[in-house]
Amino acid sequence: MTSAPPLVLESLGKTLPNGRQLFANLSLTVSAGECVSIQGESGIGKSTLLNLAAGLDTPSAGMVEVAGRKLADLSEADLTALRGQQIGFVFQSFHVLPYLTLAQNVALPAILSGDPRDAALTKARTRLSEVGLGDRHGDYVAALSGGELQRVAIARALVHDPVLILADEPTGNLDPDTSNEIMDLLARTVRSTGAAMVLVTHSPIDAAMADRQLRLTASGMEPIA
Ligand SMILES: Nc1ncnc2c1ncn2[C@@H]1O[C@H](COP(=O)(O)OP(=O)(O)OP(=O)(O)O)[C@@H](O)[C@H]1O
Repeated sequence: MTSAPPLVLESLGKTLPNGRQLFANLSLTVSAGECVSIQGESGIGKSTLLNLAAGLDTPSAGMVEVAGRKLADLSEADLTALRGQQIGFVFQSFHVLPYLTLAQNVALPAILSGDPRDAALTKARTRLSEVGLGDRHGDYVAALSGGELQRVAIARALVHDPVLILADEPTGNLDPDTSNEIMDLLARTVRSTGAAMVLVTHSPIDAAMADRQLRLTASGMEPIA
């Protein structure tokens, strides 16, 4: 365990190859156990911000620190290891692997971050129980609904006990009732682990579940009252 905040963005800037500046001088600290939602119009740079936080894209200025490690100081291998161990991803288009069982799908990040296979599968079954799919761990994904797939995505994002969850439109493809159920589950499950979460969403209802609501605009990040 580290006492450093799970995520620190300091004076972050991103200018696209065509010269368009997505944001500049953007600073944000997300504390352990805190959920921060980010709204903002389409194309403003929300997904880019998550990619920068994960070290999947590089900033034009400023600094990203995850769990006390400055991403710019890390080699590609260290960055991959840090991402694998400390970050969990929940995306709208979650690609579960059809030839693996639910437990095997969920166990993957734990196996990739170094857990022995049996220990990873045990953790995966525990996480699947937490999201209400405990009795389905041996199933394949073919028969799952969109909501069930997102439950698998949540279990998989948390299986390796990351300190930071990055969620990009996690309810984007779901009907309103299922969206509420999945958001509630995501918020509860993440809180129970003590991880921090950055949630990018177009839904004000989803955003309201966060401890802190922010909006990304062309002039920066502003709190939503
Ligand atoms: N590496 C890149 N090279 C060129 N353009 C990029 C790159 N990364 C992002 N962009 C552009 O930056 C803009 C912001 O994209 P981004 O996906 O971050 O927006 P967003 O706020 O998440 O939008 P949406 O809500 O529609 O998902 C887009 O115009 C996108 O095409």
